Amino acid sequence: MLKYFTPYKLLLGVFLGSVVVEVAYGVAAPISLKYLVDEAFTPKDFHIFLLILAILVGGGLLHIVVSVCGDYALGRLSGEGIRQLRTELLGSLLRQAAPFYRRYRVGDLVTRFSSDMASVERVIRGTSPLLLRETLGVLLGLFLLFSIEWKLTLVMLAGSVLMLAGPKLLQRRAESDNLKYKEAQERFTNTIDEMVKGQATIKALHQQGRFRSEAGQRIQQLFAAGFRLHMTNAFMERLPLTALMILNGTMLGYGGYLIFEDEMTIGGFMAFFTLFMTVGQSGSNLSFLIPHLIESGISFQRISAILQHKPDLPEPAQPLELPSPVASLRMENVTFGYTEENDQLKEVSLQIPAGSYTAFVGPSGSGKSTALQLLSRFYDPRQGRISIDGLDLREVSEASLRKLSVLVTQDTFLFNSTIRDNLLLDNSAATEADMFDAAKQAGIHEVIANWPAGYDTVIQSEGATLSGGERQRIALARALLREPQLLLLDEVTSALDPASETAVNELIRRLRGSRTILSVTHRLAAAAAADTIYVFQDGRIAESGTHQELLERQGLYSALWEKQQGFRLSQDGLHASVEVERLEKLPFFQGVERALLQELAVLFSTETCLEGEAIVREGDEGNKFYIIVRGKFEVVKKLADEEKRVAILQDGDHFGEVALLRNTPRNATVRALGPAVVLAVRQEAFHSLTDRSPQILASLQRTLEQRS
Ligand SMILES: Nc1ncnc2c1ncn2[C@@H]1O[C@H](COP(=O)(O)OP(=O)(O)OP(=O)(O)O)[C@@H](O)[C@H]1O
Repeated sequence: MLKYFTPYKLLLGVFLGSVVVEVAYGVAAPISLKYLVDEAFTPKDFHIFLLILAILVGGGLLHIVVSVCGDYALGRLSGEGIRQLRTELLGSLLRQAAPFYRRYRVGDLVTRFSSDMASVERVIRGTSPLLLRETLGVLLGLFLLFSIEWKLTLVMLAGSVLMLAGPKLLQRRAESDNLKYKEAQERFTNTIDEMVKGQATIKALHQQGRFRSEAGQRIQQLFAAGFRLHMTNAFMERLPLTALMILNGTMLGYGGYLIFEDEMTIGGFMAFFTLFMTVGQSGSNLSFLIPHLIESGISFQRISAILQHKPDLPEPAQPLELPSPVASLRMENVTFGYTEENDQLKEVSLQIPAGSYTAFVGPSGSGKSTALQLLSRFYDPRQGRISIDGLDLREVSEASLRKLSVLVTQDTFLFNSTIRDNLLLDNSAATEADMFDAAKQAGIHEVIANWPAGYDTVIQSEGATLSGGERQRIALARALLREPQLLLLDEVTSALDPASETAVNELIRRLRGSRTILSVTHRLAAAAAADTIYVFQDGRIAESGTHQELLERQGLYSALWEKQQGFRLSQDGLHASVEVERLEKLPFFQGVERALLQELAVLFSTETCLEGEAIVREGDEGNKFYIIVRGKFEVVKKLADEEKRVAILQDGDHFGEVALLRNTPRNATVRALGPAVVLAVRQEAFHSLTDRSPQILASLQRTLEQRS
């Protein structure tokens, strides 16, 4: 911390000066006794008495004035030091990038600002100045004690060491006795527990005698352990007091002897006695300060770890500015992993021309969002390079990159401020009309305008009171207001109802050409209109091309597309239905007559889920089969009391078909990761159909057997 104080040399000088004066007065005051007794009281010299009194009062007044100045200097010094430390910590946090925030949890970082900083503050404001004062007091006091009578000082010091060492030596024994007493208590409690629980058997088998003797033994053990503990504790308390008594006795005896031998005056003895007490008090204060210092040392280390953490994505020494407008964005052989062990992107190469609309699609976990994060330089590639117009993102200034592109993700964060502040942020160039326009384009203007405070509505709890769709559209409006050349969208429609999704897709259509749009989506209908679609699988690009080209390839894209077809959903997202052709594609309904499937299709009912809702719980008896119309679900299983995610299901996936055959407990929990719509059919409804056409049941049975 010293480096924070050195610029304030005057304040530091005043503070240190005040400490010296305070300590000197505190230690020197007892010495006045020697002169009062020897020079004033014994010879009854009133003038000397007045002189000493005047010196004492003058010194006292000086002490008061100097201490007030010292308090002021310390207040300013510590305040400045803490202010700088807080500012540096804040600056260090703002410089850090995504890998850093992945490493530390929110609580870890917040406690550095709260309890760690408070602990450091306590030490700077209180403990350290006290430490300085008391250490100086002990040193100066010892010096004076030696100068009054060195032999007596040596004797007293040796006694003090014994006084402090005694309890330390006994501490281990006290801990062991304590443990033994607790064990004896446990044994006694266990016996009583067994006796109470087994009272009927004890009576029936007439075992009272056995228990009486066993419990008697336990009580005896308790008595012995308790007595030993009591004696050790008493000894520990008694030892310092006894040592103190011996010390006082020694001081009195040896001091008296020195007085009789004329080696010490009465005043000198009184001064020695008082000073020794003062030094003792300072020494004891010091021992209380040590734990505080250790605690704050740890806090300071935790703060230093953040201060010294080099940013994972450092700003280049000579950052380059991006040209405007840019022509293209490239990923060349990019390999990247969040950890050293795994690669989430493997040798990905792609080019995105300015003004184009590109979509990243693919199964969940295939690396689409990761690619987007790298294109926004939230992470740097492990191998390969990402460039805009040939300029490597690692060499480009952050400000120029953020001006060029904006990333809108599913996890929209809104600040606890007004909607207006959230939309405009630091964009002072944007007018009220621009703000309304952006909100209209994002389809949120009407909603905001209908709130009583309109754009001045204050957002609470980071937007938790708003729906996911509202938050998402505010984030879109905020991005549009920044007029980025490159708009990166990560699953922005997944929290929206069908009507809002159509509006956002319409917005993308309108922005097309004027901006470069890159959208990650698992809903292929939204990607179909893109100029180029990149299909990710296992961190690689499996296919790319237009919607039509990809369908013709009959590869992964076409399979995903097929899976998502055949559903109808009302604009409010509350009513869904499935087409017979879609049911025919389910492996267990293949070959089943169309007429029967027609009847089955109407048996499905629509169910909606909120984020975090478990539609199926592990262990519960299942009697429904589900098909996901929209939304994402995680499948989790309990393994050794911990939930482990085993799969992600999304649009077009189905689950729970075993329930159509028989009532068996569900073998996993299926939980919505966002708002979702599913179609469900109950076992009873299904059976009304299979009673008439047992071949459906047989087909289902066969498929499930094959799968297992
Ligand atoms: N911050 C992270 N730390 C560690 N692993 C991560 C992180 N983010 C994603 N992953 C892992 O990286 C892999 C790719 O994830 P990514 O989110 O890029 O996939 P995705 O194709 O966008 O899938 P989804 O559609 O489910 O979001 C997944 O296995 C995921 O668990």
